[in-house]
Amino acid sequence: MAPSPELEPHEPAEDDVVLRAEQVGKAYPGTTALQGVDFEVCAGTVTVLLGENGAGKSTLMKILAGAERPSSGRLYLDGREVAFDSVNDAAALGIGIIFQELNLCPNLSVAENIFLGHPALRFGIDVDKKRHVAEARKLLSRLEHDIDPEALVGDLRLAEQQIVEIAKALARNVRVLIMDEPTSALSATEVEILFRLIGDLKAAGVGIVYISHRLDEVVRIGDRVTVLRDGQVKARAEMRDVDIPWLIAEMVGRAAAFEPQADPLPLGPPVLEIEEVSLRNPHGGFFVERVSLRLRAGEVVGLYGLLGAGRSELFEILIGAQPDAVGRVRLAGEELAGLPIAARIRRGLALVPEDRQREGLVQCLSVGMNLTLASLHRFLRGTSIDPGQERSAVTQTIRDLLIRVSSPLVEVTALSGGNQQKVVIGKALLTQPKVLLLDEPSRGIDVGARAEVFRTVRRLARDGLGVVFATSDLKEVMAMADRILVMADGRVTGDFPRATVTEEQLVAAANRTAVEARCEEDAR
Ligand SMILES: Nc1ncnc2c1ncn2[C@@H]1O[C@H](COP(=O)(O)OP(=O)(O)OP(=O)(O)O)[C@@H](O)[C@H]1O
Repeated sequence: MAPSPELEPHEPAEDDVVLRAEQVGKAYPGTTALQGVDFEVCAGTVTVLLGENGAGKSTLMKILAGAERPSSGRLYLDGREVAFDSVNDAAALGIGIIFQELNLCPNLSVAENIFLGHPALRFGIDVDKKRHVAEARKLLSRLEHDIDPEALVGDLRLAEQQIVEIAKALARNVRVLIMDEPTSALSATEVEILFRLIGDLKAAGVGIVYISHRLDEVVRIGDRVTVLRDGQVKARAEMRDVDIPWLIAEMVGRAAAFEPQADPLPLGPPVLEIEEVSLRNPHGGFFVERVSLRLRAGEVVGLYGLLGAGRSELFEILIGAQPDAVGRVRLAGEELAGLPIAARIRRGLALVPEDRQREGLVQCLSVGMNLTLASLHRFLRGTSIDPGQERSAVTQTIRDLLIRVSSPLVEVTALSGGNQQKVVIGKALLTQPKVLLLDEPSRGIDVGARAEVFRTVRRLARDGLGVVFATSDLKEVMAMADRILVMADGRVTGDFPRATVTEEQLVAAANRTAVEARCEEDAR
């Protein structure tokens, strides 16, 4: 992996302030998301915005980028008061935003998405298609990616969509670029590429706002930091003057909560047996090639790998969403071949998908209804649902996972991104699974919530749950798994007990190619 350049600390002068929010407030029905917030973005500076899930970060950014109107307060651009009616208004003045929940049109091509809103692209017809495809290719190669500009966005994986969002922001000549969780779906290599790009943008004088729950990233990339708590500014600092424990304490008001896993417990019988599972890529090669795994009750296996390693596809095969897959899968001794998704869930398999917006939530339903959607059969009394039981299960889950919501009746779309992720996890847990598959479970959730989710998983593992969680976060897999399986190019390239493995071994295995893995296998 290429080392990322150390970013020069930037000392902005007073008149470097490009965009400023003064005493900004935002009230939603039943929630005050922001109150009296002062915030500024300076040219050539990365300002990190931190806060727990629901602290108000995305709301503040939406206001700066014209996606929401403030209930109170003022915005100034170059010292002049401005009011934005839409994202297009703000974009015309050089303010770009990469939303946390990606904002692409799945039925348009990559190039069309990148240039959406440009005058040449009207009524869905791109009158300057050739040029846009060429320019999109150039932008994507700046991001060191060879995504086909003519591919449909709906066919791309989440990480690729995130790259397209970044390219889309770059296609406009931005003076301020707001990045809300830009790396949540990216692999370590892609994070390095993004950081190099941020270095270039800074050098060109772009003011950057960077939101992330990955604290090791923010201390590297940030020049300044503002911490929000409960919709108000809790602290401001130069990044070089602070460290991660300080940031956590300011965010959550208590010490760090990322507890490494204690010694593994005695394990029970196998609950999930995967034998020689494969899924061909119709364009050649494999998405998943001859993967085998034996998971025992009480075991927590981390599945580590880079983007495109085949982890999400493996989960899709297990849950029954890839009918063309071959191989054998047994759940608690029972063969799953030919069973549809719903039948697998009923037998005790649960999946928390990577893309919560598309696959994890029903947007128009309440938090409570989303939580029990997959487990309604548990609350059946005769032919109708017992509302008391359903309500108490919902309340308990909201409490256990620290979901920040005023009532279970609130629509799930009104929750902050991290809290939506917790709803998806809660929904899976309420099915009382024997095996829980988690695809990037801590995507978008804050340090406290992350620890809470893993604590809950651990507690359930003590009662016999088997867990496989996919992650591209080395620290997370090292801290949380009993055993670590590494995938690369669709194959398992390493199987290590957590107690003895090193980060270097994991990175080496994640970078091994399928060909190398096959040669090693033949040599054995
Ligand atoms: N459209 C909306 N309607 C009602 N409430 C909302 C809406 N959008 C946000 N909120 C509420 O405003 C508060 C702040 O949410 P916001 O999304 O800004 O948090 P955040 O700090 O970005 O969190 P996360 O880290 O989880 O993304 C939350 O309590 C959220 O439920």
